[in-house]
Amino acid sequence: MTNDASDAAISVVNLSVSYGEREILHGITFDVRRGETMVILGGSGSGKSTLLRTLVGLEKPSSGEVWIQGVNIANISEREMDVIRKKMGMSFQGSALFGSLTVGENVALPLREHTNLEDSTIEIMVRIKLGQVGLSNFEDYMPSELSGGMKKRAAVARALSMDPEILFFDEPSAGLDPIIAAGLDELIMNLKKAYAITMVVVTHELASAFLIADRMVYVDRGHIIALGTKEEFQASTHPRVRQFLDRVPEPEVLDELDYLQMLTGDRKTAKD
Ligand SMILES: Nc1ncnc2c1ncn2[C@@H]1O[C@H](COP(=O)(O)OP(=O)(O)OP(=O)(O)O)[C@@H](O)[C@H]1O
Repeated sequence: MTNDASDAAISVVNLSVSYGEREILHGITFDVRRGETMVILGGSGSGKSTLLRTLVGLEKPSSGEVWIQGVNIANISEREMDVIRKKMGMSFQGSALFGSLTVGENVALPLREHTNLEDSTIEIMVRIKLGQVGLSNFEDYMPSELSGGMKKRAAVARALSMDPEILFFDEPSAGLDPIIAAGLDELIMNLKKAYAITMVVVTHELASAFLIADRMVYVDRGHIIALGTKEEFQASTHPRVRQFLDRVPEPEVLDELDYLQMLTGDRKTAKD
């Protein structure tokens, strides 16, 4: 089945997904337009990763439709899914680099697996992709020689290797310190500006979401409770969304005494 009339890169219609008997996503519907960056927000365990995994065909819906570039992937075969996957780039938490391959070989892997390109062409493409993520001249490094932020960039280069039409990120800056994480946000923004790729990004990081998103969707216990632009989100009156937006940062604890005083209520906080 195809649905080419739509200007949506992704169209999710009444999607439910279960693990065994347990339903995680309960009939959700939304579109991702071509060229937009859609950020998926939500609390821990709300179903964000399950949604992302379903969009890339790693989980099968129990009901509903998932249209990717005009094809409903809900019930297609693995072979048909492989064709669609070639149009997708994925940078997932689990999709670490292969430690036994150089950075360049990691980026070349999808090209070697899915194309018949000459080695010399692949070499050039790898260099271009590494340049795009700010890792020129790192092709001969082993992943273990890279910092956490550089590893993530290399994984993005690999996700870009097949010139995807849609790029999926699961928690792109998880585990990185704030400065390195900001660098990754900047990379996402640059890719967006340079290539107008459709992007779907799952994140916990509010600041990052507000920086990179064109629109955001908030998943709460398997339901979408808010969907819209940053401004629309900011104006949301839904209590769960407000709680998420207004959450107070963890208090800064300087030393043991500070911590003890905080527990006993003797410590002055910014609100006092
Ligand atoms: N493979 C699986 N088998 C069974 N249950 C699962 C599986 N993966 C996730 N779950 C459960 O589904 C629910 C949603 O998980 P999911 O990882 O999609 O949430 P999330 O919003 O991405 O959470 P987090 O932000 O903590 O990663 C959780 O209760 C989780 O325990």
